Amino acid sequence: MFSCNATAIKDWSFFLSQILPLVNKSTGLVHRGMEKAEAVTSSVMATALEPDLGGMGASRPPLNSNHTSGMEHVFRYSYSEDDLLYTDYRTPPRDSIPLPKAVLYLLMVALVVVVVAYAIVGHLVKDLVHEFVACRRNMVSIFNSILNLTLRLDMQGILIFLCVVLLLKYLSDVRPKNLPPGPFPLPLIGNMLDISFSDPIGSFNKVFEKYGDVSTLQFGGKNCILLSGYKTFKEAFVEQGDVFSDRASYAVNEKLSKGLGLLYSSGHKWRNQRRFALSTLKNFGVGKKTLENSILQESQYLCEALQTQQGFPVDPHHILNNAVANIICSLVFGHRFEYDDHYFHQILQYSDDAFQLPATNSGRFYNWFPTIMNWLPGKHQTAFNNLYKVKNFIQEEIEKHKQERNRDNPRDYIDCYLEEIETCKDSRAEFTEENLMWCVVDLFGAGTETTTNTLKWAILYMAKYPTVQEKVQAEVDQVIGQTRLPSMEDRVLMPYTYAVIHEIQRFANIIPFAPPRVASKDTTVAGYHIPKGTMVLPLLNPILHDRNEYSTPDQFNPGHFLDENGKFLKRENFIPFSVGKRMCPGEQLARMELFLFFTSLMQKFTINALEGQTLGLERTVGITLGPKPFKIRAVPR
Ligand code: HEM
Repeated sequence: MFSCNATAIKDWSFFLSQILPLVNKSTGLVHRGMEKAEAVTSSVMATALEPDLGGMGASRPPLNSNHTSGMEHVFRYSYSEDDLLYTDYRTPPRDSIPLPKAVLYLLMVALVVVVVAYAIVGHLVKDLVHEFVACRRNMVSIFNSILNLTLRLDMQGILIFLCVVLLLKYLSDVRPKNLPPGPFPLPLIGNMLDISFSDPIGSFNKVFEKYGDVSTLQFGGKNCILLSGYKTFKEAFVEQGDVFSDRASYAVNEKLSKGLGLLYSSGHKWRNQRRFALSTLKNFGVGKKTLENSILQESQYLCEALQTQQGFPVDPHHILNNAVANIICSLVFGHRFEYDDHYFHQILQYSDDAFQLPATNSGRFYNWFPTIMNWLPGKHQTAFNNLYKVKNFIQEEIEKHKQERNRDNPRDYIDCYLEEIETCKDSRAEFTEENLMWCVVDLFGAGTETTTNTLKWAILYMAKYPTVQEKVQAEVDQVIGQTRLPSMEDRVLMPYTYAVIHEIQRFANIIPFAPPRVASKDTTVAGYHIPKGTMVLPLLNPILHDRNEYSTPDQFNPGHFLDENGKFLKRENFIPFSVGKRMCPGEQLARMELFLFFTSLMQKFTINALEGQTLGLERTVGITLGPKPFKIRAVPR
């Protein structure tokens, strides 16, 4: 009566779209004057098929909700004579019938086991046949043996055929058409084995080198697109800024921030919080002379603290961390902390533990098996506890602000935020005390570790590459001298120092990949299809080590940022702060801190390695990559 090939039947909706109009026609259901019995048939059929008729709802007349009495309900699906029942129905994309992956894998494994077992049994059967022949048993038993053998061989063939079909199905499912290339994912574990536990960044680099700017890895049954290359970054994060502005949600960041704050929030809430943070930081002097003065004051405290070491071996971590943290503290809390405040040092350490967790092995395991990991001890538990202490510390500051604030004269970010909680009418923007706490956690974490680690690398490189240090000092002496403080205006007169700061950031590459984003709709990047909901990992490392851009990408070479006349060379693809809507909101602040702290240190000290020691370039593992603990001598000049 109608033609219906195997492919069409496989596509259930397509099959229905073919068959239903014919069934309706043949039963006369398209006419108003239908018999009640036919209408009942129609109603029952339509109800039974409803789950598969999602696309048809739109073309269906609205249901009569008052259909509880008599036989009225049989007219639920009636329509005018001219209405063709399924005119608006469009065949959905022809995905094959989805089978739960776990079931599929289990079936595959079970079948492989059966086939292997069967091969062994097959040998036994063969031996049996030989035995039968050898023993010249009667014809009946020989006939039975042959029959058995044939049956079993048939079964074996069927099983092998099924295995091949399932394997082909797995292979076609595993990498949907036009998704970027990548290493082949194994059933259940995906590409877990492709990412080294000790050196995840090295592993991402290898994937990048093999597959290029856009590649796919699979974790936990989900595809994750690795994006790199300056052009690709711009295409995705700038030109399609709105599509890629949400953060991917995974177990660790859910636990760390519950989707609040600045770093891991998304959508309307994130947009409003970020806008507010940027404008408030600007009001309190970011990018202006007022903030420059407070950084210069802090750099004097920093130099005094180093001076007290009198050139003895010192690990610069605490001093630098305290100095940098004080800048963000004065913007957010309205005050700074002394360098010998051990409680504050502890809080900084706790904040760092929590901030780095997503990139550690404990964080990775937590993402894969959150329920189990919640019960197991480990670094993740320490980080969660430590975050709790940081939250308490911040909560105390918020309480103090609530008591002491003067509404007419907000002193800092917290005062302004408390004001916003009272005045903001947009409840979806979530200006709440809880969100305030998470925003401060993020400003504190993101604003401290990043700049501290960059300055630690700066100190280490100066000790390791003394000729570079000498040139910087010569320029500092020439432009600033020893009697006045540095200023941001000196930057244009100090191309070498400015180039060195850029090279420190490029070579140290403290954030090799930005926190993952998620595609908010189906899109295309570099010609590849990126389906809605896919996680995207922005790799900054290959961009800062691009061989086509930097002559010696794997060496510390300030020449990368100098032209042939020794003038500063601005490079468009130098993007340690990332690009697009989610790029670092602290870039201006960080650049100011780096220039003023670094030049102040170079003005007052010569940084030396300890005698007989070669400083290494090993890194810690985390969201930001700092140098492993090291000691230097800061000799006053
Ligand atoms: C050398 C110093 C710094 C570097 C290299 C750096 C780099 C970055 C990078 C690469 C991102 C991720 C961007 C993305 O997802 O595409 C980021 C985000 C962020 N940074 Fe920085 N950053 C630095 C300093 C700071 C400072 C001083 C602050 C303090 C205001 C800060 C606050 C933030 C925040 C709040 C985010 C999250 C933004 C969002 O998700 O919307 N950063 N930073």
